[in-house]
Amino acid sequence: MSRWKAKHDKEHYYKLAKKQNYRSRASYKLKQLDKKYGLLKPDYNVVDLGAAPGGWSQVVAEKIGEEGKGQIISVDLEYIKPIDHEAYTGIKGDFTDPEIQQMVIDLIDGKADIILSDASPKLTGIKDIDNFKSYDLAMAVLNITDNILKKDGNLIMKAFQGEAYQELLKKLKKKFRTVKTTKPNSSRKRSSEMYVIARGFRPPRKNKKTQKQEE
Ligand SMILES: C[S@@+](CC[C@H](N)C(=O)[O-])C[C@H]1O[C@@H](n2cnc3c(N)ncnc32)[C@H](O)[C@@H]1O
Repeated sequence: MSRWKAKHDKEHYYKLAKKQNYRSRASYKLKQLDKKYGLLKPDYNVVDLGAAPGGWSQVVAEKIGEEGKGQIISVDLEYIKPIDHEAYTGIKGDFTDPEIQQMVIDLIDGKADIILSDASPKLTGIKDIDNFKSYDLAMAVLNITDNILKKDGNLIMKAFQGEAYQELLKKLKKKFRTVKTTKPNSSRKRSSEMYVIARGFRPPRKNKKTQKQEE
């Protein structure tokens, strides 16, 4: 793709977002993924990790919470301007922090039907460090999934095609029935980001000792 076409696409989604009152171009990525894979349902409990400024959460809010069912809990290190929807709760914090994870668990009162993660680490421009940071963040998302996602639930996450990308997919395939990767049209062709659609979560088996402690 030419540099001109890439710039044109970026501007196109930027203008569209302004016109349609979305907070970020990223909204169109989730819209396109949802259209292709049918991810969001009105009664879902949704957890949106790395949610600021809130473009994905806006798209979720359009689809869930009808008749008081369904919730969206959005977490980011940055403040997220609240979304005007009774099903919405925003948390400013680090989702790798166990206290923040516990807040999410308490809020959804059970488990999530779907976890979304568009989280990206702060990039340095140094390839090795950035690869490491991205993988580390992806691993944090997988750990949270173990605690928060329902059996048979789904995870949609951004992943960067670095050295550890195949390793990440391998780990996901152990946890989910199906794992697909895709790149929505609104994602810049030159960027290494991909989106993983992992469906049918298989929760880790608890060992007998942990199970007894919980009883
Ligand atoms: C590309 S933006 C998300 C855009 C969002 N999906 C939207 O539609 O507006 C990535 C976000 O990940 C957040 N992030 C990265 N690491 C995080 C962490 N450990 N905890 C919470 N948020 C994190 C960043 O603060 C940043 O706002």
